[in-house]
Amino acid sequence: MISIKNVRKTFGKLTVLDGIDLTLTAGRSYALVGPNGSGKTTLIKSILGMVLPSAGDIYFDGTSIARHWQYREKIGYMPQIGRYPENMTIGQIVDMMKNIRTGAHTPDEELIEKFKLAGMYSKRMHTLSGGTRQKVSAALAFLFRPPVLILDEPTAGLDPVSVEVLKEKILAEKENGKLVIVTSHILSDLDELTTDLVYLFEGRIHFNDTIAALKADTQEPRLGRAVATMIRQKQLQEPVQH
Ligand SMILES: Nc1ncnc2c1ncn2[C@@H]1O[C@H](COP(=O)(O)OP(=O)(O)OP(=O)(O)O)[C@@H](O)[C@H]1O
Repeated sequence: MISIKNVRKTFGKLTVLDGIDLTLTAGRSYALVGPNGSGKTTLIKSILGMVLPSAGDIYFDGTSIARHWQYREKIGYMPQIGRYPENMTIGQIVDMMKNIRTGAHTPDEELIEKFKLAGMYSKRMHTLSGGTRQKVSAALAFLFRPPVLILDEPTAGLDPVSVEVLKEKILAEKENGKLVIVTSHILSDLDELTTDLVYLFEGRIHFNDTIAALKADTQEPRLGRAVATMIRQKQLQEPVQH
């Protein structure tokens, strides 16, 4: 469904993505993991067309995404930090999105209901707590029933009940056959949500296989420990600062 071919991205002298080859398939859910600054968000933004690769190509359903923007309608994106017109209210933003996206599907308002956002429709974005802003981002990502969900640190800043609500929603959509890509530093969450692990380190992919295979290889039943063992085996630790 999404095919990434030899993608490089440099910002000035800094190489952030260094020859990424990756195929992401519908019906699977991918944990995108790596240390801070390893290029996860840059890779996600490249898939979304928000960052232009310095070299390489990205294909969505077989068509290069360069200069073809239609594919974006098929992706629900929950950013790490949602940026919105700050003077608009939650209700205005939801309505604006519904007006822009007059697609065939009736909106999926499950998260709006479960996060009780309708009761806060008159609140302006700049007045919201970080967690409520995250809930708005999550609700918008799922609103148009997209076949692809890209979720950048989706549970960060959410209260424990809301974390469970969102995880249940992600799992339900995965069961519906959607392609889900999730970045998180909370590996126990990813253990529940994802089938595959892509491990980025210094802009390169160092592991790309099923989580079941990783657990079998490392003989660790928990994803956190399995990843730690894999990092040790591949010697991917950051150099110790003295
Ligand atoms: N627009 C930009 N201009 C310059 N450098 C950038 C830009 N965007 C990202 N970078 C740099 O690229 C590197 C990778 O950043 P990125 O946000 O992709 O990492 P990440 O793996 O998502 O990190 P984290 O786990 O902290 O979210 C970092 O060194 C970052 O400073």
